[in-house]
Amino acid sequence: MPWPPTTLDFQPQGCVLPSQVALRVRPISVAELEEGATLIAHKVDEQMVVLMDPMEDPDDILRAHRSREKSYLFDVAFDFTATQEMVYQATTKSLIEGVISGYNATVFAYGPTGCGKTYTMLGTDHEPGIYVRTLNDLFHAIEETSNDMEYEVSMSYLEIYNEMIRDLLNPALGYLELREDSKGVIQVAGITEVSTINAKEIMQLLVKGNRQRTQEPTAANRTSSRSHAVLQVAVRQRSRVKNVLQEVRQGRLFMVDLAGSERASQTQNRGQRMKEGAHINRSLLALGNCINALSDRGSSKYVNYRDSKLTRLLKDSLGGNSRTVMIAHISPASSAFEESRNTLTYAGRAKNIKTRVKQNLLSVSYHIAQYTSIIADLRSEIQRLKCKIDQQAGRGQPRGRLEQADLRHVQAEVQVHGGQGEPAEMGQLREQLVSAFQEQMDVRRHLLELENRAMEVQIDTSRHLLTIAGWEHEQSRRALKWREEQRKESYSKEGSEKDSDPGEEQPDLLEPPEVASARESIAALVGEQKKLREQKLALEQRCRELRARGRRLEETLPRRIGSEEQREVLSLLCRVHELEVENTEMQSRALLRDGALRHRREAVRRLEQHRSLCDEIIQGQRQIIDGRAPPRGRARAEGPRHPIIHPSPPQDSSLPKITLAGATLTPDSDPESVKVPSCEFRRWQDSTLPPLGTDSEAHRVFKASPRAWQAKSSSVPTPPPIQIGGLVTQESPPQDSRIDSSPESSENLAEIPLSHRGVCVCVCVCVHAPTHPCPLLLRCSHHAAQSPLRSPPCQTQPGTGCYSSTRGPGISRLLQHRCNHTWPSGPHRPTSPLPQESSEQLWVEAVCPGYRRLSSHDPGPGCVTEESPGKKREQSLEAKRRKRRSRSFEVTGQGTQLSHPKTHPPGPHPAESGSDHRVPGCGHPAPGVRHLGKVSLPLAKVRLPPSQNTGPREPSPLAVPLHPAGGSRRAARGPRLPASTNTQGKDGRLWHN
Ligand SMILES: Nc1ncnc2c1ncn2[C@@H]1O[C@H](COP(=O)(O)OP(=O)(O)OP(=O)(O)O)[C@@H](O)[C@H]1O
Repeated sequence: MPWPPTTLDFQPQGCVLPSQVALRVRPISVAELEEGATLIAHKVDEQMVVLMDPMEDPDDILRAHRSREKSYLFDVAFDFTATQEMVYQATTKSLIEGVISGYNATVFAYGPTGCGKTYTMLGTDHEPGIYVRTLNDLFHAIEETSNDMEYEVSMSYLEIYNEMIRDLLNPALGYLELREDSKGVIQVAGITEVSTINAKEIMQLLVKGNRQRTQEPTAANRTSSRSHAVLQVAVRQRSRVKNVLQEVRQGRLFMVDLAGSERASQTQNRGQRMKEGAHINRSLLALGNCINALSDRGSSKYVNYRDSKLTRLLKDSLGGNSRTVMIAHISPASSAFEESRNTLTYAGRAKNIKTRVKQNLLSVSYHIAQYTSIIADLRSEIQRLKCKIDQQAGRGQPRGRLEQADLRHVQAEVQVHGGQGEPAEMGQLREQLVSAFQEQMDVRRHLLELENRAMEVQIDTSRHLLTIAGWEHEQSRRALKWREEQRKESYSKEGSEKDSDPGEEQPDLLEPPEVASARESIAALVGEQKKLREQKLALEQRCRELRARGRRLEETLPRRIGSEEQREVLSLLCRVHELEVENTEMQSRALLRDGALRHRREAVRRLEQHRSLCDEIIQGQRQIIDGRAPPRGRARAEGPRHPIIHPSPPQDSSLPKITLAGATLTPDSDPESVKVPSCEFRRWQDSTLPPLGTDSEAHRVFKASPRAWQAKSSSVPTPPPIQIGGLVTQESPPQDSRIDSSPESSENLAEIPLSHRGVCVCVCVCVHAPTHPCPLLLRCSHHAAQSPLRSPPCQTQPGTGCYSSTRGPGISRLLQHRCNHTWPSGPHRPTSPLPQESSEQLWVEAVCPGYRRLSSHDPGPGCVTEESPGKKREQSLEAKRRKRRSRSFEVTGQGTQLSHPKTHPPGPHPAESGSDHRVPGCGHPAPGVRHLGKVSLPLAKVRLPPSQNTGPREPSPLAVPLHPAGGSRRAARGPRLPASTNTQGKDGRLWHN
């Protein structure tokens, strides 16, 4: 390894360097020449010196081949021609950079008395020595880098005289002691340390201190130094850019002017001088021993530094953490041959000394609470730089150069900032964290867009469904109108045609282009929704993976980052990103809520449309009632035991309220059965629109129309699933229909297409004529095969009203009481509660209490198998008409044929003959079934056509659907209901109310 190394790479373990040993041979003095001394020391080249033995006798033949001339090799050798500058440049100058960077260094002058040690180290005013030159260059170097770094320089100057330490800058302090701190560094306790960076001041201090140094003239040197002088310069360096972690580099430079070894015989010292010489020689002997021990390669000799204060003070310089330069001095005179030889021998050994040099780094970490002070320091630094720039600008420097310099400075600051604040591990971890979070944010943003798009798709789908529903509504309305016209026509021709002609078929209506377009759009939207759903699933999975990755990275923080502050910074970074993610999620939820609200507003708008339609229907039905039904006073006069349809709707609703006329029940009422329906009625009364039910309720009875489905779906916060194609059905409000109590009416009601989904709430009011048979036979299309329903016999009093809804058995029982039904005794009497009953049965029971599931083996006691003979002909004609009409109507329900409730002609009721008051024949039609979602519409009382009236009695108020369902789109195109499907019409059964 070349010496001196110009640069020292940072190595935590330090690097092993050999000591540098230089030899300076001073000029021969006048005194030596006067003594007749000859030159025996010669510099051969830059490194080699030859020392000749002045005692060699050329006439001694025996010793002719034993020359005492000896050559010595050093790192660098100087002779009398060498200047102070040359010595300094070759030995000490290279140490300055290391000291500033935090390395220790020692330069000491060694040699016999009067050989020029003090001259080399201190020099003269005209030829300053190493002290001044080193300090000059040191301060110059500090100034050069002061823009980036800030320094603290302190200096102390002491002497070891007679094994005592004395402060040369403040001799009044007396003798000082050596101390070793906790890090093993030798310190002089209480020594004066002067902080200055002014070289001139330093020089003055040194001169002043040197005057305090013990110097006495001896025979060998008129200005002999009787002590070892030690100049210590400490340099602390730190970056001007403050950071959480601040590194401080501290280097120490020892410059030692040793006292010269001397021989008492030569110096002729006596007394104090001899005593001084003894101390000097003892300390130098200790130094020599240390050098011997340190230079003995491969041995593990104990190095005794404690023999003298000099070796203790130079402990690090000799064998520790210091770059060491020894400048050996000799006299060229033959008179000093022995001293020169010994010096060269020791100096040669010193070359073998190796020291392990390492940088002195002090890490100063700042707590986050100190950030404000750091920021203040940075601001002051910025201010300082600005002032400097202004000063330079004032000197007339070109602006471009200033900007370039400033830019470089800023870049340097950034590099320093980045290098000090973020070690490689932290930077890598931070990049990984930021990358994971960034990707997570991107995925979440994409998810948000997907959800928004899905919402738009659902809203568009609902809009198209509304278009289709509107068309089907119109279609149904026209179908009803057409049927009404057909019926009127058939009445007018009834007498003449008798056996009738085949029924005409309703002409098909052409679907408008906007409806076809809506269907196509819905199909496309369904496809898009499916695609969006798949993309969303993939993104959610990716998001989960990224979140797990972020968590794993966060968990590795304690292992990978040692500094608590850095961990804290990274944790804060994680927290910031988590908050960003939460913010994104909140935005996503807000958008979804907005979408749901928009969708709900759309549903409300549909409901409003629906309600206005209901109002129209109600008005139409009222017109019918006013024209055909018995006077309202009659119904009211029936007493408090029947539900009453208010003739005029309440102010807050266009729907007429149905109330229970009186709270008292008949003595045979089942209180338990009354309990629930009372609540139901109350709830119904309290709301402008009946409350929406659940899906289970919806499927309990019938599957509803699309409007009912829409009404229901609007009650849930999330948009409804897309329903397409034939799934959308539409009821038709019979605005202009005239449904009466004739069997045709009942057929019309039965022919109301029932969609397969949704909620069906039915309200029917059956106002029976006294002792008028009221067979209410209804079959649900969806359950026709397994649940034909019939009404068990019950006794109906005049004016009895039947009110039905989908509210379960309780309400049916209430209605049972309202109808004042008398249950037959025996096995057919229903038990309460009825947990095993199906929803259909419950519904029918609600429609007409006493209904129960029809069994072929159990026709029920109320079943009338024989019709009144007097009405047979009329019944036959009516059956034909029904058959004809049934072919013209269509059913809904995805191809499922609807079993129509069959009504029977009002023949002579057994009750009329008084044989069985519990078997009242009922000629009025079955209750209408309306699919209005949760909107329950009352059925108006309508007047029976004359042909259906039973004699002179009052026309029976019938249960008439105010909102008969129209055919669905599929129903409009679907199979027609054959007349043979009216199986119940063929069996001729009559169920007694
Ligand atoms: N290289 C040199 N060139 C010119 N003069 C020199 C040189 N070296 C020494 N001298 C002169 O030699 C004399 C003795 O030198 P100096 O005092 O430095 O010796 P020293 O080794 O310090 O002695 P001591 O050990 O007794 O203090 C001084 O007068 C000094 O000026």
